[in-house]
Amino acid sequence: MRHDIPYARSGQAIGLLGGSYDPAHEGHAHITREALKRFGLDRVWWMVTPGNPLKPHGPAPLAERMARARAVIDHPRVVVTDIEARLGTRFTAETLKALFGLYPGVRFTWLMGADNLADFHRWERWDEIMQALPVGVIARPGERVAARTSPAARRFRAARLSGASAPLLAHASAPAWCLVNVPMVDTSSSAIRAGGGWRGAPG
Ligand SMILES: Nc1ncnc2c1ncn2[C@@H]1O[C@H](COP(=O)(O)OP(=O)(O)OP(=O)(O)O)[C@@H](O)[C@H]1O
Ligand SMILES: O=C(O)c1ccc[n+]([C@@H]2O[C@H](COP(=O)([O-])O)[C@@H](O)[C@H]2O)c1
Repeated sequence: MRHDIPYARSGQAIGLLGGSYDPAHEGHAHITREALKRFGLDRVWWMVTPGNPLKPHGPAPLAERMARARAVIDHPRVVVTDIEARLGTRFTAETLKALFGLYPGVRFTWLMGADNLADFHRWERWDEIMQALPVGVIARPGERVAARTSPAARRFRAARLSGASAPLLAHASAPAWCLVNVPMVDTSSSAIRAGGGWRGAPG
């Protein structure tokens, strides 16, 4: 295995929390701890994107976002990685294809906050993503209804696991997704940027 990408052994259940992390904050740490507890995951990787393909303005430099992410989360089962920049991928569907090739036998689960499920149908090949791996969705303030009624939720209604079945998610066959209602933390990168506490990118 190349030493510049995280280690995972066959059979391990890894949650992928892709994000801009511009900057990382307590909300990311909170949903990560919840995801580890609820979805039967061995590890979570914070996959710090080179840039969200749907966001018109570039984020702060990757090295700064990585450093901040590492300062925010210090957990033995969480890895912060810039693997997408190393792979040269940006669209999640492409990243997953590369990861499946690099890590045969590893059980990946895609993780996201409820706001991302509400918009998921705008992602490139989103329906293929749903069919490629289990998806764990974590409640976010003000977003639960939009997530539950989103085009992705409706299209994959039959593949939804109840909250009580969340521990089975990581080993379920895709398509399978689960929205868990956890205590919520109302923090966002955009609020932090608006408060001026983070250098961020212009625009
Ligand atoms: N407080 C939170 N509660 C639930 N999910 C969250 C929270 N903060 C971030 N997430 C989720 O973490 C992932 C990465 O989020 P991201 O790095 O874009 O942070 P953000 O706070 O949503 O940023 P922005 O405010 O710029 O949109 C996304 O799936 C997002 O839904
Ligand atoms: O593949 C896509 O079309 C796509 C569109 C929007 C967002 N994503 C991914 O979703 C993750 C969350 O992005 P963000 O900016 O909301 O933190 C991050 O890994 C992005 O690369 C992916």
